[in-house]
Amino acid sequence: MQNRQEQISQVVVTSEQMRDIEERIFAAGMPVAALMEKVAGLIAHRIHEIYPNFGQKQEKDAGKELFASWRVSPITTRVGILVGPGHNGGDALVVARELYFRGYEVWIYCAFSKLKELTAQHLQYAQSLGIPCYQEISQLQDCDFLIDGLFGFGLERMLTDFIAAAIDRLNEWNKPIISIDLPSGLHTDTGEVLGTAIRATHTFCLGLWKSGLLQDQALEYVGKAELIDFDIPLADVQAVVGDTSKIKRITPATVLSTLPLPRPQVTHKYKEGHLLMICGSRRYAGGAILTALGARASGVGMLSIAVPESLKPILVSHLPEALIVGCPETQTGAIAQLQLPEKTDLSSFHAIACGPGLTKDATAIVQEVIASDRPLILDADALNILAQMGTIATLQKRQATTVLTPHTGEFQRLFPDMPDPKHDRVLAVREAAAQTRAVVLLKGARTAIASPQGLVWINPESTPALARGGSGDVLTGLLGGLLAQAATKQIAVEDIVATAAWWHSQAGILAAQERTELGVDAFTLTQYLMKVLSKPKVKSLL
Ligand SMILES: NC(=O)C1=CN([C@@H]2O[C@H](COP(=O)(O)OP(=O)(O)OC[C@H]3O[C@@H](n4cnc5c(N)ncnc54)[C@H](O)[C@@H]3O)[C@@H](O)[C@H]2O)[C@@H](O)CC1
Ligand SMILES: [K+]
Repeated sequence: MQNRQEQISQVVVTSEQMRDIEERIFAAGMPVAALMEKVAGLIAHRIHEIYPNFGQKQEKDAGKELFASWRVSPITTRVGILVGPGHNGGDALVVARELYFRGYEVWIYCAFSKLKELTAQHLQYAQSLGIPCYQEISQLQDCDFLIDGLFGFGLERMLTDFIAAAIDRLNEWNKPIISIDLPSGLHTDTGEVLGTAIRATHTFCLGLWKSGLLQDQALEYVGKAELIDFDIPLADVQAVVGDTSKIKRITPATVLSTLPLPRPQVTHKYKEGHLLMICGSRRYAGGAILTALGARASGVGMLSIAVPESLKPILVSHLPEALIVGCPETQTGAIAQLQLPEKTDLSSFHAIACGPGLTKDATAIVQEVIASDRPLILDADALNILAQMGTIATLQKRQATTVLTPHTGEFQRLFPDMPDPKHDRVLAVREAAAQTRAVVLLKGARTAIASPQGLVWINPESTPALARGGSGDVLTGLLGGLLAQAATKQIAVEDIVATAAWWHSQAGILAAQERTELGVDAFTLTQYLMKVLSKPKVKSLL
């Protein structure tokens, strides 16, 4: 049983769900003003940790490094508070008051004439304390950092007029900005920029993760995101999102529980999964090697690799433990047909991973594996071939598990009539999975994985270091190995896909930490997969 914190950190909500949860809490008797006090108190505490007040002597040294890049002030820290008309603005005003009492110099920007009642009361009190309130954003230009309380999940239309101009202006100042709940201007569900948006340094997401913060298009606005947990009762979350949230954030604890560890004491290689990889061509031999090294890291019991005959020696030299199946070649050097060893057919394998480096000339073999009853991962050229075959009609005929791992371009070729993944990735991937009955993994900075039943996992951490040729091949191999090992276990396929996505990105992050973002070529990535599992924090969860 997961603890509360673990469960809460997995949940991802839409604005409508958050509104419903909030209403249940208020209906149960929690006063709105009390909740705002609690939440804003937690925010003020975190801000105090991140940007300490230099005016307080004892903290001078503690915060020096943080301030070094923008202002080393011997005097009181100046904080600008951006106040919107709703309760996001109310939160910001409570923070303003708290920081004021901790000795910060506080300046408020509020240019809205109509405020919600609670927000108006907090503004009145702040002004009564002598905190200056301006209607011109330029008055805040000398602040050391800003708190963005313009809009939270109540933003419902495009930003225009004075408020859009103010946001554009303050973004130019390049000051640290902490956004409360969401960077103002982002759509809570899709992360789309509604006209313009605050470019935050930090986002303190309140209570539960909002779906928009986990979308690729939001990332350059969100900065470092963290969850401020204010003790929303789990019962209220479950009542609104159901027992299993429809969108979930991948967390280490959940993925590590799906790994095939520990192994049973008595076992043998075929019991630990037999993966057939079909990949490579004379033109793209490397793709086969990288996929195989990804599979190797998964710990799969037995690995068979079907490649064009001419690639056999090079594969043997890289993977002495694997069974290399040399296949007849087309004139262009692609696999012409699958030629398995005697007494072996596709039913000998627990899973098949097919695609990297195949070229489009390997159509026949892709058709053959799609027609099989084996769990199947299709990637790269196999996806392009599938698109030509007609994605939805072809996959609807399959009875066994299929996993598709497209990037955005491949996704659009596979699903030309689906919602644009550039606009709303969650919607697109969910629709694709529903229509194909496949598990679909849409690659990106925030990889999204959908099951045919409508569950979407989002991988919340990654690194641009992985934007590099071959890193997708590694993922396909890793995923294939995990899927083969899970064949006899009762683990949902989408959970295994989520595990592979998380493991792969964590390897990229670890490699980038040690070697910079330029040092994570696909081969290096394969070498870091195992290192992820030996990190003390990860080990303790295994
Ligand atoms: N959900 C919860 O449990 C809690 C929510 N709190 C805060 O409350 C926020 C939500 O508050 P609200 O529902 O008041 O919503 P917001 O504060 O996000 O903003 C809504 C207000 O902005 C106006 N508005 C919306 N779009 C606009 C646009 N494009 N241009 C100009 N005005 C626009 C609306 O008319 C409304 O007055 C959260 O984000 C969070 O900061 C916290 O105070 C406490 C706990
Ligand atoms: K905000």
